[in-house]
Amino acid sequence: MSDRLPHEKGFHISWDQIHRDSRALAWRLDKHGPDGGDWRAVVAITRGGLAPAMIIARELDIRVVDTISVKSYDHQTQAQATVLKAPQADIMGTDGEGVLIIDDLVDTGKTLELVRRMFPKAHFATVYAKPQGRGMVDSFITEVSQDTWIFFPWDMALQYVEPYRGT
Ligand SMILES: O=P(O)(O)OC[C@H]1O[C@H](OP(=O)(O)OP(=O)(O)O)[C@H](O)[C@@H]1O
Ligand code: HPA
Ligand SMILES: [Mg+2]
Repeated sequence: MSDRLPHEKGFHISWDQIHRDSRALAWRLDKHGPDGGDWRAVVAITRGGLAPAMIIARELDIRVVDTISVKSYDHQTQAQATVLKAPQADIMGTDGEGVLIIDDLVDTGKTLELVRRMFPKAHFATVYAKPQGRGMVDSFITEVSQDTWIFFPWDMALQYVEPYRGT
């Protein structure tokens, strides 16, 4: 039990770091499609999955890229996960087999649970994972503790900080 606010245990990720971690995820997924072959398509779970999905599609030379829009948080408050936009049916096939579905992170696993129900044979990959949602993801790069809030570079800006020995 902690009286810390979520942002007080923060894992701050730079553009460089997410680029490296997304590349590492791509290399791990290479030639792991059906029968050890290539993936047919990349689907990003927007909005957070867009940047990692772009990097992965580039690394693996996948040109078929689509999105699924799932909204589950208002800032740091979790709400019911809902699908606002589905990917193209001809890309997904009946069950998503051969498709890589990418998100920036899995936290409680609610978002992936919803998308998995729609496409049970797709491969689900995130760059970061928290323990509660780890069972929902097939591949990930870095695990952080459940009480850590991950701050992504698209939500941050460079700013002045007071020196350690303040005035
Ligand atoms: O495992 P869960 O507990 O479901 O949480 C993970 C999801 O929450 C965040 O998305 P969010 O719904 O905040 O939307 P965004 O990607 O547009 O920021 C994050 O990008 C994941 O998609
Ligand atoms: O730790 C997090 N960081 C950013 N967005 C999130 N959405 C769920 N958990 C997180
Ligand atoms: Mg998201």
